[in-house]
Order: sequence, then structure tokens, then C-alpha cells
Amino acid sequence: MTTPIHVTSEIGKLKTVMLKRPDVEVENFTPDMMSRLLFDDIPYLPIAQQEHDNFAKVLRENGTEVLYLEKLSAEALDDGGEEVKLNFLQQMLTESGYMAGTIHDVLKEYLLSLDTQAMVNKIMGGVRKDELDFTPSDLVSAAEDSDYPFFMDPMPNLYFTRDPAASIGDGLSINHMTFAARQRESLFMETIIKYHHRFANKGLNVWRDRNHTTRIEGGDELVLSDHVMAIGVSQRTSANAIEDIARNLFKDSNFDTVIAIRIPHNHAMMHLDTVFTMINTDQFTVHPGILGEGGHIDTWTITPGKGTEDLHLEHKTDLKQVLKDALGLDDLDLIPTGNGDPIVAGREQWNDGSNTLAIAPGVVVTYNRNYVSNELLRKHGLKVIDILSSELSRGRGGPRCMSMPLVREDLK
Ligand SMILES: NC(=[NH2+])NCCC[C@H](N)C(=O)O
Repeated sequence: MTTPIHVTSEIGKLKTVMLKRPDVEVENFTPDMMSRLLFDDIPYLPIAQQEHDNFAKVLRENGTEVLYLEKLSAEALDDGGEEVKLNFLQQMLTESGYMAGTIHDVLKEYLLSLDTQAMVNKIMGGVRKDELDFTPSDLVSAAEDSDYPFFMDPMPNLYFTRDPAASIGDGLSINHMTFAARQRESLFMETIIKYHHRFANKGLNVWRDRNHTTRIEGGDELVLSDHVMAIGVSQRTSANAIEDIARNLFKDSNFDTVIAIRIPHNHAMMHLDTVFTMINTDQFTVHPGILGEGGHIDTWTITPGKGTEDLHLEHKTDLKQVLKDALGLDDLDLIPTGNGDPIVAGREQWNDGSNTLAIAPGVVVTYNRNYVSNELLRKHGLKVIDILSSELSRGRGGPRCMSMPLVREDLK
């Protein structure tokens, strides 16, 4: 029997995936909140939903079971019972800035007056001040920016289910996210794993939980094989967190190698999967902008050291060779985003042209707007299923970011 989470590659046939259908959270903000919320524009919600439903349909048509974060979260709270729901709410309010006090009490009463699914949707979508018939009069609120329209900010990045948690083998990491805009997100996955009947008490390993100060995000965590991971050293994932998860994986799992890959620390390339993805047993997409002279980049191959807590690190810069060694391949095909043209590559990377989701070896889902990269992938023999992308792309994430694989078939 496989566990409810089982992922031993980036490319094995995708059996079960978790998505989040974009809802009011992606439009419940103003332009001056955008950069803090890690958005570059405000999507037009009805079209974003159509595009997302089309993405889910494509996955289903290809034999993938699609689960939704918002539904699993509400079911988990119902499975857990009244006390679990109260504790979840307390934690969510605390992490939203209200450990106690009048606003806390008013928000708690309001959210508990809703049924569980509506409560979850409301927390995800944000709570505006003018929704509640209440003007705070305590000192803390008086000292605050009274023009700020929200008691609880929306969580527009939730449709990037890839990031707050990552499936690895028969387990997952539940992530401490870098920016405040996303930190509350991983509480949903923690709740699902603990209380949802599909996941609770099923022997899942949590390789690293969210109670840390060092940060890691799923867009940086790539499962290259049943014993090798690649993890981006990026704007969102720190070296400390990589060493920490490597230690835990080496102790308790089949994983014996973690390749840390340093990428530029900026918003356009916030995660490794925005510049590098695995799409077949011996094929990868790579954004030429991350490679220096002669295709070099800083990588560290991490393997177990002498003592149980020790790690052995080897610094290398030839990405192709590093991957060939770790995966035992004679050759591999690194396919450049935008066919290496600097203008096209820059444009298509910005719209997640490197962010492909493999749904089987050599079969990928991509955004249709990245037509140069898509054409090139086809020329390299891949089956490319391109999906609508006008609105979804505005959140700076593509098909890989928008999906959290829960079960993939093992490669033979
Ligand atoms: N796995 C990914 N590349 N996710 C993209 C996340 C985009 C999101 N706006 C953020 O900045 O966090």
C-alpha cells in the first residue's frame, strides 16, 4: 500500500495533486499592497478561475486525481472536531497579529459564526475592517494605521500550492516561509496532515516542520530521483535550512544526496523551479540567465559525513556534470528557456517559461504564452500540453508552482 504522499521523482506519472482554486484573495487588494503581497498585478478573477479550471481539467483528463487545498483544510478541521478548529483559529489569529484582545475576540466570534468551509474561505480571502460592525477603541488599534483596510490580509499566493509544503518520498516538509505575506499559508497543510482522515496517522514523515526560523520553500525543493534532491539556495531558501533538511533526510530516508544550487536572489527568479525543472529522465529546462561563463553555476553536493550529524560538502560548478554524476547518466539534455535568445528568454522566464510541470516522463504542462520555449521543448521530443495563462501568470508562478504532487508513480 502506498502512503497518501509518495513522491520519488519530479517526473513519474502524476497520480494525485493538490491545487487551490484562485478566489477572492487574488483580487482583494489594492496596487499599493501588491509588492508586499508578492504580486506584480491584480488578476481578473473570473478569467483566472476559468484558466485554473482548465488546468485542473487537463490534469484530470491525463489521469490525475485533483484535490483542493481549501476543501481538504475544511474537511481536516471537521475531522479534527471542535477543539482542533478552535486551536487552528487561535493559531491563525495569533499569526495574523491578534493573540488576544478585543479585535481577536471580535474576529474569533465572526469567524466561528461561519460554517467551516466558509470560515476557511474567509481566512484565505482576507477580512476587511468594514465587514464588521465594530470600531476598535483599544490602545493598540489607536496606535495603528487606521486607514489600513484589513484586519486580516488576504493570502493571494495560496494558488501556488507548491511552496508552503513539499512532498519528498513518503513524507513532506512543511515550510517556514520567507515573507510575512506567505507565512500563514503552511498552517493549512500542517492541519491537513494532522487531522484529515486521508492523511492522519498514515505513517507520513515530516522531514522538517514549520516551527523554525530558517526558511525553505517548495519551489526550491526538487526530487530528482528516489535518493537525490536538488534544492535552490535562493531568495526564499537559506543554506541553514538546506543543511537541516539534508540531515533529517539522511537519518531517516532513502535520500543520500542533496544538490544545493545557488541562483540569483531576486523576485523574478525567487525559486529554483522558476529557472530549472526536470522534465524527463535525462532532460531539464534551464534559464540561460543563471549560467555563467561556460555554463557554470555554484553547486554543492551534500552527502552524509562521518558522524550522524555531519555533512560532507563538495563545491562544483559544472551543473551538467553534477547532475550526470548524481543521477548516473551518460548524457543529458539541458534545454534553454526561450531558445537562449536573451530577449525571449528574459520575457518567457518572467512568465514562467522554465516552470514546467511534468505529469509523466517527457510529458509536461506549460503556459501557452511561452510559445518559443514550448516549441523548443517539442523539438526536443517532449509532449507539451500548453494551458491558458493570461491571468494566472500575473502572480509570478507557472504550472509547477500551482501544483503540489501528492502521489507519483515510481520510475521503473
Ligand atoms: N514555486 C514557485 N516558483 N512559486 C511561485 C510563487 C510566486 C509568488 N508570488 C511568490 O512570490 O511567492
